[in-house]
Amino acid sequence: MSQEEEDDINFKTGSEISSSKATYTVVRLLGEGGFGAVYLVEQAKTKKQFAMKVEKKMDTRKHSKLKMEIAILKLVGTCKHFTKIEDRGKKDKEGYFFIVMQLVGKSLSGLKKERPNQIFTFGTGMGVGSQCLEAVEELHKQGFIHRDLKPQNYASGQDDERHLIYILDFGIARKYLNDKKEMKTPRESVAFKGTIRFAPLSCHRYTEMGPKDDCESWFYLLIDLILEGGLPWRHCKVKNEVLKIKENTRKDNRAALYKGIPQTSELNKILDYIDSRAYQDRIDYKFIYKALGEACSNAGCDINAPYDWEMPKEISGTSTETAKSMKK
Ligand SMILES: Nc1ncnc2c1ncn2[C@@H]1O[C@H](COP(=O)(O)OP(=O)(O)OP(=O)(O)O)[C@@H](O)[C@H]1O
Repeated sequence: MSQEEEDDINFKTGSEISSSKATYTVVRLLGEGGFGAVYLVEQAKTKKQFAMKVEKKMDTRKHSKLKMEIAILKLVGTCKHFTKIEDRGKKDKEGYFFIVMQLVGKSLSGLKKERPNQIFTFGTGMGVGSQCLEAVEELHKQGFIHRDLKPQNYASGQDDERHLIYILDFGIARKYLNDKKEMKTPRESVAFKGTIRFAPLSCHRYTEMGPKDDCESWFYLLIDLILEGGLPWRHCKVKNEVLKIKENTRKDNRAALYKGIPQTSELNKILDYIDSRAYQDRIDYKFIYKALGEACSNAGCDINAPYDWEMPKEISGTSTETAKSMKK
């Protein structure tokens, strides 16, 4: 076992962690990432629950994921698709630091797994996809790209916020605008970052990524929400093979992307638009929202209808037809 693994942060239920402002009790682990973990915690005084993201301090690491997370959450301020920071702290002696943030509900990937055939209805897919893009648009406005958009990195809100989608995890986000708000000069070669399944073509080709590449990953995510069986390259783990399949869907095999999806012409329009953009190009987000709305109305769905997980089980578990009849 390496020293790093031995030093893993591992809080047991009931552990107490204090900042200068408050004390938090660990309820349970929510998830573990490469550099730390996320815990469900309860503020001792108020009994309010939060998510605490903890990162080990490591001298060998150039970039702290948590610092990037804090920088971005501060920048976006009160934008509705981003979690609010409640508190933060560091423990020099124990070698970790943490942020306490607003608790959100299940991730899109978790919500999807609970569905029949593990996909959302078309209307929910388009509505959720639209909110996912709003979050990305806001991030781009602040001069950052996300570089790891996938259903695991979005979640619904809790309780009366179940219709609201939050974007999570800015660990590998990157500034693409300089201080004068101009596009940075693209680097000649770039390391692969992110998740193979949702990576844009530029990432596979080791070239610089810009806003349009986030949009490409977002498009794969959109399709993944509604395509029975998932994306055509889902079983392939080899980067170059996945690149070939993705390239093929731009040529002869476009149909593989849409198998069984009721309305494809607007989706096609969106993909063509994203593919027509280059690294430095601005994105016309309105064009994409409009196409999502049209896809929905052409399929007889209401983009603003309650999402699958907001419906009583007996309704949400049935076919697209039922979801259509819920229109209005
Ligand atoms: N604010 C939050 N409220 C509830 N759950 C959260 C919150 N933030 C993150 N999580 C959950 O914790 C888990 C890990 O989160 P996240 O992806 O942000 O961490 P990470 O350490 O950066 O992971 P990775 O390195 O795998 O990308 C996920 O399951 C996510 O849904």
